[in-house]
This record gives sequence, C-alpha cells and structure tokens, in this order.
Amino acid sequence: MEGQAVTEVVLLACGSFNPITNMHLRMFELARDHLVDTGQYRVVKGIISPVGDGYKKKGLIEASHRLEMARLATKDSDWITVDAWECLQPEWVETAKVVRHHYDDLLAAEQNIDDVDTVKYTKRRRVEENHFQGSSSDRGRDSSQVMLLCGADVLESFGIPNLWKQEDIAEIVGRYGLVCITRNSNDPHKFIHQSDTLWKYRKNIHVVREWVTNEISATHIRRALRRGRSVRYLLPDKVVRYVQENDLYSAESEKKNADVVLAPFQKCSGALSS
Ligand SMILES: Nc1ncnc2c1ncn2[C@@H]1O[C@H](COP(=O)(O)OP(=O)(O)OP(=O)(O)O)[C@@H](O)[C@H]1O
Ligand SMILES: O=C(O)c1ccc[n+]([C@@H]2O[C@H](COP(=O)([O-])O)[C@@H](O)[C@H]2O)c1
Repeated sequence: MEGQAVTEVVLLACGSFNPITNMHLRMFELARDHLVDTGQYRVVKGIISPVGDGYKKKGLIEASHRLEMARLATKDSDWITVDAWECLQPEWVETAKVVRHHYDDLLAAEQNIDDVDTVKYTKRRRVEENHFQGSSSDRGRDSSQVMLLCGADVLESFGIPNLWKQEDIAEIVGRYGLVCITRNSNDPHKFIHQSDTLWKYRKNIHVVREWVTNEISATHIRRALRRGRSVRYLLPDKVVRYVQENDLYSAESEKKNADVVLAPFQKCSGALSS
C-alpha cells in the first residue's frame, strides 16, 4: 500500500432513529474499522441524519425528540455528529438528495480551504462526473467523499418495486458509495449479484460483516418501552433518561400516522415495522 493516496471519507447514516440505538452507533465503528483496514480510506467524520416528520412512518415521533436523542447519544463521540438539515425540511427528502446535500457541504468546505485554488475544485468536479458516467475507473482518490452507511435491510429495500428511483440508486452507489452492515438473515452479496445496477458499481459497495449477530432494532425498543420493560444497555444511558423524562413511546405514539394514506416509499417501511 506504500505510496497509495488515502481518501478521506465522511460516513452518512439516514434513517428514522426512532429512537437511536447502540446498534446505530456501532454501525459507524464497524464501517470505520472496515474502511481503514483496506488501506485506502481514512474516515474523518460520521453524520447521523434523522428523517423528517414528512416521512410519516407509523409510530414516528416528532423529529425534535429524535434529533435530541441522537445528539445525546453522540455527545461523547469525537467523530460522530448529528445533522438537522434533513429533518428540518418541510417535506420528506429522498436519500439521494440528502447525500448530495452533504457532499456539496463537503465540497464547499474544501473550497473555502483552498479558496484560491479554483483549478483543483473544477478539476475534481470533472473527475466525479466522468466517473459517474462510467468513463473513469478512478473517482479522484486524493479528494474526500461521502458514503451512505446503512444496514442490509436498506440495501435490500432498493429492490422493492416503486420504492426507490432507479436513478437515485445509481447516483448513491455510482457517484458516492455505500457501506452496508449485515443484518439478520439479509445477504447483501447475493442481493448485489442479483441487481444489474448494484453489480455495475459493486466496487463502490463495502459490505461489512457484523459477527456479533443481534436483533436490535428501534421497533423492538419501542415495543419494550410501551410495555414498561427496561431498555437499558440497548440505548445510551442519556437516551434512556430522555425517553423517561419526556414519556416517549406509548401505545398512543405507536398509532401516530397509522391512518395516513401512504406513498410508495412509506408502504414498505410501514409494513416492515408493524
Ligand atoms: N441491528 C442492526 N444491524 C445493522 N443495521 C442496522 C441495525 N439497526 C439499524 N440498522 C441500520 O440503521 C439505519 C437506520 O435505521 P432505522 O432508524 O430505520 O432503525 P431500525 O432499527 O431499522 O428502525 P425500525 O425498527 O423503526 O424500522 C438503517 O440503515 C438500518 O439498516
Ligand atoms: O430515497 C428514497 O427513495 C427512499 C425510499 C425509502 C426509504 N428511504 C430512506 O431510508 C431510510 C429508511 O428508514 P426506516 O426507518 O424506514 O428504515 C429513511 O432515511 C428514508 O428516508 C429513502
């Protein structure tokens, strides 16, 4: 690996985080270890982006609470942060747009650093665009990039008819890249093999094996909470305290959005969580 340029990576996780769990935080650690092991990447930042209330998933509590819990969960981390941009939008925002937003932020920050070096900025844009159109095998290794971080269930949801736009999937994996953590029985490799788009961009998809198989999900946690059961050690202590103080997650809150006529992107997630 000697002499090889190392790409700086920002990991972006999008989801409901209803509530944020220890597994959400662990995903970042697993992804960082994996990318660093390749010798090609240095992970400089992790971003948690809770979905907005416009997502209208059943049982989705207010973004302000989900945001605050994510902030409390990451308070002691020196690299994982929370970003409110997505959940402050008045309407639900497609994930490809969220990734684009954070990529543009990153470019703008870099541009501020090398303000005078406009040649570098323009050249980089060109490399990125050429790569996405399939005319280059190198996406500009000396520049930073944003990768979407998700569990295997999200990768598999790419295959649900009418859920994701095909061009969004191509943009996420082709232009940016994806780190996918295995989850339960999902087999990301098989799924990548079966999808022409994912296969085409397979070099941009990093599958990370979680050897400590677990069934931690926000759904299980909400269920335990509305039954008055302890969720300690499944959530950061600060989050457990916040849930208790604000009396979150009851039978009532689980009915939220239950009567909403769902758009295609909500049908799948609503069904999966019931
Ligand atoms: N145990 C887990 N293993 C791997 N990935 C996970 C796990 N739990 C959550 N994730 C991933 O974290 C991201 C955000 O997840 P999300 O907020 O939807 O949590 P969730 O536990 O799947 O929620 P819910 O149970 O409400 O559907 C998604 O990419 C999801 O795949
Ligand atoms: O961009 C899309 O088309 C799209 C379709 C379905 C789901 N998503 C995103 O995927 C995430 C799924 O979260 P969840 O809690 O429903 O598993 C959430 O961030 C959604 O905005 C995104």
